[in-house]
Amino acid sequence: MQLPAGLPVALPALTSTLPLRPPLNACQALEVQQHAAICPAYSYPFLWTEDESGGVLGGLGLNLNLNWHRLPDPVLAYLVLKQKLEERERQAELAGAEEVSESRDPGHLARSGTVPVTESLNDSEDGSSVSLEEGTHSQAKEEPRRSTHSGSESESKSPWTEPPGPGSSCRRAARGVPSQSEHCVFTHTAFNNRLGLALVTTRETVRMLAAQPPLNGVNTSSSSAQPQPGLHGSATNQGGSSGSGGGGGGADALYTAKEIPGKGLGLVATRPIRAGTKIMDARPAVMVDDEAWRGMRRAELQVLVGMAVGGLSEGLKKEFVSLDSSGSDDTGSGQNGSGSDGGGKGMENGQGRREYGVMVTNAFRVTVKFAAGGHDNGDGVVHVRGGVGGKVKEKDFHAVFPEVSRLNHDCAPNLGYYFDSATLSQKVYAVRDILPGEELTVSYVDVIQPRSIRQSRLHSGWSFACTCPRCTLEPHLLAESDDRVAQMQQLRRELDDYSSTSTAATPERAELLVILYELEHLHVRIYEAYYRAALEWNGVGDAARAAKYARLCLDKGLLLRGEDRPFVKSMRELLKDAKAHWSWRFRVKKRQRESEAEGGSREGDTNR
Ligand SMILES: C[S@@+](CC[C@H](N)C(=O)[O-])C[C@H]1O[C@@H](n2cnc3c(N)ncnc32)[C@H](O)[C@@H]1O
Repeated sequence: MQLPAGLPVALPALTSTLPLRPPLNACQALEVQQHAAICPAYSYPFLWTEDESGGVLGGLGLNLNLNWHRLPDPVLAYLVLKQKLEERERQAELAGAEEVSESRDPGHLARSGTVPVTESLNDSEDGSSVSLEEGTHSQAKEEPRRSTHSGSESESKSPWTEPPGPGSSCRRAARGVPSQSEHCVFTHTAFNNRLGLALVTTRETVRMLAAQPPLNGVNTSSSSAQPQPGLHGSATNQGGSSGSGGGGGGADALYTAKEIPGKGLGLVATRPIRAGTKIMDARPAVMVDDEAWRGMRRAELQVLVGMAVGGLSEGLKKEFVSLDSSGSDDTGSGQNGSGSDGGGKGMENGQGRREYGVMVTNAFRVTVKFAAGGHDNGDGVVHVRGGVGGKVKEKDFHAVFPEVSRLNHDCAPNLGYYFDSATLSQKVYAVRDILPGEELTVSYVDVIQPRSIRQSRLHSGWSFACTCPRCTLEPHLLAESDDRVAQMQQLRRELDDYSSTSTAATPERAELLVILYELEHLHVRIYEAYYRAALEWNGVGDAARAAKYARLCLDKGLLLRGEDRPFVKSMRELLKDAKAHWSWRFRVKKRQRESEAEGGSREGDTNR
């Protein structure tokens, strides 16, 4: 069954009143359709996000007093839920209510090759967002302009351009998207020390983006440095770029690009790197609206991507087309060689096939959160939440960060990353100590999956067979590893069941989960286990142990997800006052209530 397009990558926050996760162990036995579940045992519907193999990453539930039994169709349920949420948003706004708070979410950051992938934590994407600063509103309403300006001074200073030729840089998304809106190519020439940023999106979205701090000035360079396209993660240069936080060229570079047997180019540590070191703070070169990505015919999208790349600075253009495009089934590489004559006009040369191939192989799915006081013309999948003094919105894009693009995959990677919407940058951190000579890696797929699933995702998304240490264990060790993964999945289901019928979740089970993450060397996700352990200990009223895990969760989680996450807020609140946290003794209270109820009903039986 098809759900409406744009189904929640992140829906508006729903769980302010419910620290609940989808009790899928209850729902699975009943009826689960894609992102919506019919769970007669519960009085509210659920929507959730999934990783690419169908693992549940996070869910949203809301007691809307819907008669769920009358909504046996997930599509209908989704629409009704959405409508209810919108109503609630409007009411909250009218009441001048504070932004709806959030207790959990699926932290996701997806590399969006053929198979978009999501990493998880029960912590929704829609945390508090970048708020628009005073004085930027007028710019928010300013139309992006063509490159030839002749008007006022402010016009001539605009960094926004559209390729010439009315309509030539626009196409309509046609398939499965709500609005079939027109998407165009826009270029911000000043972005990232004038290396540029090209966007394929709607006019409305670019108007809102233009008000974002990283894009709202003419000169958006983070330093006074001159443009340095050659340092932007170029394979031939030592790592780092003008936007880099830790690589940089020269003697103190953390890494260098090298040919890695069987993998093409990769990045290799040139000196010891401590866990927690920032490796990159990379800016995107091209961002394609998720609606265009999913809804536009491929040939049309190719043309727009080709044009988008054509609008970048010469250096960045060259760098972009030199990136790997092997994840695409048709890269045009035979025809285009290094692509568009080393960075030429994608349209004229292979209709952007090469550029599109690079996009498919290297793009990450990212969520831009932005605030805008302006109107919403219903253009695209914009998730709206009530906020103070305006609407907070977010939108998904597929973004290529050339510097990050040379990182190869490993199923137990030594780096983690997250997209920082406030700076439009991909932040990459070491999740464990790394020795000189070690390859720097990230994961392209959900690593909490058995080897066969990881392999099949990698194959369908990027056409390679993974030979990482976790994938090449001796058969008996591999079986152990797969067993651990199955146990992790089971434990997560148990621990994520906050319903009153849950009996399996205990702090000991949560600590077992921590151990399993450690045994699988999944440093990149271990904060998830710490989070659950903190909640479970608090859930039985052990504030000291809860605080220990909350600290560990913050220590790792901040590196891997950033500050702007509900789980971070939740752990901070727990540390501040465990007894005031929603989870305080929640397991004990529930069990007490249950046994009281049981006792009562037994008494009733006896009396009868
Ligand atoms: C984002 S690029 C990574 C950098 C790429 N190696 C390069 O030369 O630019 C993704 C591509 O790298 C290759 N790759 C990444 N990880 C790999 C791995 N673990 N084993 C083999 N190939 C890998 C695949 O060809 C994949 O499509």
